[in-house]
Amino acid sequence: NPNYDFVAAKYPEQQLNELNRNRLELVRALGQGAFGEVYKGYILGFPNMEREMAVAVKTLPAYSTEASELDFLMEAVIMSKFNHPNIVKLVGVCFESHPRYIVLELLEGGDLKTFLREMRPKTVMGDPLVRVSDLLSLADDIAKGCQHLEERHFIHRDIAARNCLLTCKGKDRVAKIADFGMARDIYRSDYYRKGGKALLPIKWMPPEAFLDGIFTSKTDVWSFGVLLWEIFSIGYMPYPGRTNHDVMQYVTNGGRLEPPEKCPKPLYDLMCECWATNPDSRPTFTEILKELKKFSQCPQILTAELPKFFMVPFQS
Ligand SMILES: CN1CCN(c2ccc(C(=O)Nc3n[nH]c4c3C=[N+](C(=O)[C@H](O)c3ccccc3)C4)cc2)CC1
Repeated sequence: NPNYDFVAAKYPEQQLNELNRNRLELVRALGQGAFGEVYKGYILGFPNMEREMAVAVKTLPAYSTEASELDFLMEAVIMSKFNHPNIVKLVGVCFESHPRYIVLELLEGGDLKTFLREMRPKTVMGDPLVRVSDLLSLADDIAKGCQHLEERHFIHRDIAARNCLLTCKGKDRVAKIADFGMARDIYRSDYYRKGGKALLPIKWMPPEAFLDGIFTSKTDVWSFGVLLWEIFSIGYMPYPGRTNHDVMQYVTNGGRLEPPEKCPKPLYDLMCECWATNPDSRPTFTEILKELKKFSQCPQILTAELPKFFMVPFQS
């Protein structure tokens, strides 16, 4: 395929691991990806030598445009650059025939935003399903992934709970950065082709980004602050009830997100540091990790009570 050869030639060091599609078995859909479907699948091992490996397979519909083909390819190239426990790994690709596949590490817990909303304490009685220590652990995981991107001078541009996945829902869950679609679009420098401002994650962006198009690792720090707010609000939409346009005006005039209900003050103070108007005043991810580590050793924070959400009795 000329495009593939063209791009592969341009990125020789990124030679993608082409998998034998006959050893790939798609089992069921996991969710609707931005391109096609995302499936759970297995890479079949050699006959009775090794167990098959569970994977997630992103598919590119065969009828895709040239541009979508290149977008899909670029996403694989970007993900192939990273090898970190808090960034979803690329296993390989099937690009030499249709439908094209990107084969990724399988995370069975689903996305972080859905998890948070599902974990809201359902009743007043009984233990809450998540504790402050659980929330701090999720924040720590994503901060580690972001620190790796920062070290690699890679700007993600869309750090948000919706773009993170969990290995499982249980106590040993690990959160990982799993979607690089925004960085890919800018790399291909035609997110305007995709509908420009309308598609920008305004509520996760700092003023210098949505006003002047300036993006640095301090952009990701601001977004991480909003992700922290998503985690400690247990899955609220930021700036509830406000439109993107309102938020641009509000934030430009110095407005910021309110503290989530019962959020420990030191956590809200850290969020506010991430939202400093001057990008250089925002902490690095190394500094953020140091703060989070301190919080995880502070009994007063760990024992802080989380909001109790009341469930309206089901109207049968
Ligand atoms: C009761 N619940 C219902 C939901 N359920 C799920 C729902 C979705 C998934 C899922 O998509 N897992 C994925 N593993 N690896 C990748 C995935 C997606 N990827 C992608 O690249 C996707 O584009 C992506 C990226 C970021 C966020 C979402 C989707 C790579 C797993 C379990 C658990 C049980």
